[in-house]
Amino acid sequence: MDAQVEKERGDEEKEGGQSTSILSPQLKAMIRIKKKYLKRSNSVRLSTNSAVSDGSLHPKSPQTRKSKRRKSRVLFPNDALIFKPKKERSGAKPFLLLFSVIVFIQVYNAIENLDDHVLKYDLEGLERSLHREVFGQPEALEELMEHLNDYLSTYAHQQPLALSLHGASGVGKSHLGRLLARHFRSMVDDKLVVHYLSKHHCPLQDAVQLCASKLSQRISEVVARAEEEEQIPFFILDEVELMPSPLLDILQTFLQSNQTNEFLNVVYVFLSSLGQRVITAHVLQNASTAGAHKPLRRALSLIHPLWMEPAVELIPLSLLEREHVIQCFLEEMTLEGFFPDLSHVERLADELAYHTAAVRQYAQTGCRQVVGKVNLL
Ligand SMILES: Nc1ncnc2c1ncn2[C@@H]1O[C@H](COP(=O)(O)OP(=O)(O)OP(=O)(O)O)[C@@H](O)[C@H]1O
Repeated sequence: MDAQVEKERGDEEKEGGQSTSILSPQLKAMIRIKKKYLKRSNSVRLSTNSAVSDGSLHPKSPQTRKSKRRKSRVLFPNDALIFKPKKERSGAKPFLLLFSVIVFIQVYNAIENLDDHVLKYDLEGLERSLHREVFGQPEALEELMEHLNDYLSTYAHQQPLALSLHGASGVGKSHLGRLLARHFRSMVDDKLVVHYLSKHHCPLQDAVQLCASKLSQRISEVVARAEEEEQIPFFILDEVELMPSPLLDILQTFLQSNQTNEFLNVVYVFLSSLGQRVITAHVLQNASTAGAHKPLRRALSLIHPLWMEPAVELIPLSLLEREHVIQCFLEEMTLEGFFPDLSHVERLADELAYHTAAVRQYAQTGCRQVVGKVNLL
């Protein structure tokens, strides 16, 4: 150690040469300390670099320190026996998987079937044409389509569907019946769509029993045929207000849910002016048919128990406003080859009688007189 100090002193004297005498002892001490420090740090750097280059040491960055701390796994020597706990295989797992696959396929099939049925009857096409050709009845059409969509999306049913449409004269009941018959005839076998008009099919009041048994026979035959063809038959019965009680009795028996299967897969559409007073009063007060169902059912139940059957869905048709009558005139004039002059049509519409409620005008006979008036032009 002393020899080292002596050596350093010698060095200083060599370096300083003549200046030795000039430097103060404190300054000399500082120079000595600095040199010593530089020497040490050089030797540390050299040894670190050599360790890094031969792979025995990595430079310690904060990251390596961090990752080292994280790896706290216990390493066993290679020849040690480690008994890990055995993984238990559940026997229920494959069954659960199989079950899930079966459920998925079933649900997928059911959805496909629903789509198939709805496509088969082209209910979207029907809805489009009804909205295009029937004026002023958006609520009724919406209800009608909802019931048809629900019912026709499956083939197995607990009861038949009976849609009973009611409304005042000239609001489009027969018009709607014709459109429905035309649509379903183009979708299913023509013979499975029966369009029954009371005045035409049962004109004589004294032959009511005969009419009733004929109607019953016709329904049974068509239903049996539909069952063979795996299709749903449609019975559209117009002018139900003219049907004598025995015919309504027959219809009621076909609406029961305790019948054989084929009689449950049937759609009936009843069109009548029964209950029109209730609907007219409701529309004049509420400007809508919404909420008219309850008073309508009450009124109909007094006429015949048929309308108390759970299978029967009531659909009230609204009164037509003046603007809808104008649409009827324009349509009819175009059909008859007349130029649909709006001022002329307005004059024709003025000739009709109206109910007035708030700012609305409802035609008392709907579009009933339109054809007659256009024919006089
Ligand atoms: N809402 C409507 N949209 C388009 N046309 C209509 C509408 N209502 C009636 N019409 C037309 O008016 C005429 C008479 O209508 P429709 O025979 O359907 O009335 P209705 O409700 O059956 O009346 P009624 O109870 O007196 O027999 C038909 O030519 C029909 O095309």
